[in-house]
Amino acid sequence: MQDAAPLQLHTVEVDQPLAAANRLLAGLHLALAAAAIAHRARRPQHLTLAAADLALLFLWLLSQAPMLRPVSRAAFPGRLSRPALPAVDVMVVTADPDKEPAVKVMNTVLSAMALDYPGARLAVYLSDDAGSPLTLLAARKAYAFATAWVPFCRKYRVQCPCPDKFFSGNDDDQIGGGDHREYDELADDRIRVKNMYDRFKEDVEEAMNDGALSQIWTKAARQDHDAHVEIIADEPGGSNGDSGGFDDEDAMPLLVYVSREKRPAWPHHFKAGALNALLRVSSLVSNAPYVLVLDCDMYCNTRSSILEAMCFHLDSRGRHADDLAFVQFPQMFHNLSGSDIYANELRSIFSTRWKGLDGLRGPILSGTGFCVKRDAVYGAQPASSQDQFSSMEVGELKARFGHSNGHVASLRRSWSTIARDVLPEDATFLASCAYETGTKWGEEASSETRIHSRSIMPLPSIHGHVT
Ligand SMILES: O=c1ccn([C@@H]2O[C@H](COP(=O)(O)OP(=O)(O)O[C@H]3O[C@H](CO)[C@@H](O)[C@H](O)[C@H]3O)[C@@H](O)[C@H]2O)c(=O)[nH]1
Ligand SMILES: [Mn+2]
Repeated sequence: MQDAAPLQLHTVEVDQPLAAANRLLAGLHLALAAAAIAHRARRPQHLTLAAADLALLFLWLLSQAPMLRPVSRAAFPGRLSRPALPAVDVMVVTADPDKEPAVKVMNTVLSAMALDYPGARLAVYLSDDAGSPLTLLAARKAYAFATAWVPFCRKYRVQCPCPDKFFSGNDDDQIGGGDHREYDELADDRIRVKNMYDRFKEDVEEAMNDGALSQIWTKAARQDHDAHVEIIADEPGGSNGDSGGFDDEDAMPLLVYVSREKRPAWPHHFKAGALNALLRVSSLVSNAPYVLVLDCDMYCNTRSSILEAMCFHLDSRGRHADDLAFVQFPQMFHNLSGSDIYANELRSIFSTRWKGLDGLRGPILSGTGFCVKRDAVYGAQPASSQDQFSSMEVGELKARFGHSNGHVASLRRSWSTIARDVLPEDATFLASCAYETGTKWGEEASSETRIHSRSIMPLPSIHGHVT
């Protein structure tokens, strides 16, 4: 018997009225500008002005492509086969606990841990460029709270996985498709988990004001510290939850704290450097084929974010299947001034231009809120993925990716192996300043690499900024 055709996981439609309006406006602009230039060109004393107008018209023409074919997309996460979902590593980067308060950063971490995804296939990595003991402490406390928050979100199908947002909102808007008979139980559970969240917040805020912590962690130490990698567990030295096998839906997602080595004499390449270190460290631990990147002040505002991204990555129909490198979520911002006179909301980017680019070859990587194929970041050609590295000599792989045997093995092994609770020896070596020296990191493999594949932008408002 023939297999049934794969289900359609997403649709894409050209926004015809918007496209027609944009084209009409572009035609009008072009006609008027051409008339003005022709008028000036007829007068010798206006020739310089005509040349200037021509240059401006050329620049305007270059900016028109994203206006001509805006598209809208819809994803159908309910059609995904959950047992077949690939592993995903979420990477959250933070750099300064004074400017990026630990409670907010942990809300981002918690929102990622509570995403609707099989727990055993989800790992969250927190990069702390300041190497702050406060952030590490907050991460441990966040993990302890997550052991209540994550099951709560799963049980009641909470829509927004960010606890701060959830507890400040209205339950009716926040609980998705739940059984109303559960409401009494929900009310009790909500109070219990809310109390835990309040305690967690108080503890972290108390630590933020703790003079002893700021004494051991000076300004100089932020730029000059060893690498520290820690798999956060329930209790010091304990194992990180009982995953009970690769396919376990109910396992706790992994939480890994990474503070890469910093030395004043070594350029650290800011966020890109932090992401490169996370890519390497995560390759030893969970090595997921897909990576979701979040700035520390962003949270996922719906639990289905990764599932929605997977509707594009895994759709085997059409041309997306192999050559799609990343899915870029639009951003939404909170706490803006009423009139937003400085356009911080970036509406022209996320609501207009990225939609138009999506109708061409895809939007530009926006630095955060994107779900990318790990292979694409490593510089593998589309569709070749694992085979490409398996057939390469070890020496060649080391010249390109550095001298960690564990990392080189991760490039060649099947994606399905997850060593969840043991920190491999190489981890701190991979997070050291000198690791990239003499390798192709930053050229052919890195978060700064140009990715030679398509991208798409799915639904509006998947992620929000908390500022
Ligand atoms: O040395 C550094 C510097 C920054 N960061 C982190 O990188 C993120 C972005 O840095 P930030 O200073 O907040 O940059 P913004 O100007 O706010 O962010 C804009 O520029 C970034 C470019 O990387 C994009 O990711 C964002 O989407 C875009 O809003 C934050 O989580 C930082 O904690 C590090 O991890 N290490
Ligand atoms: Mn920012």
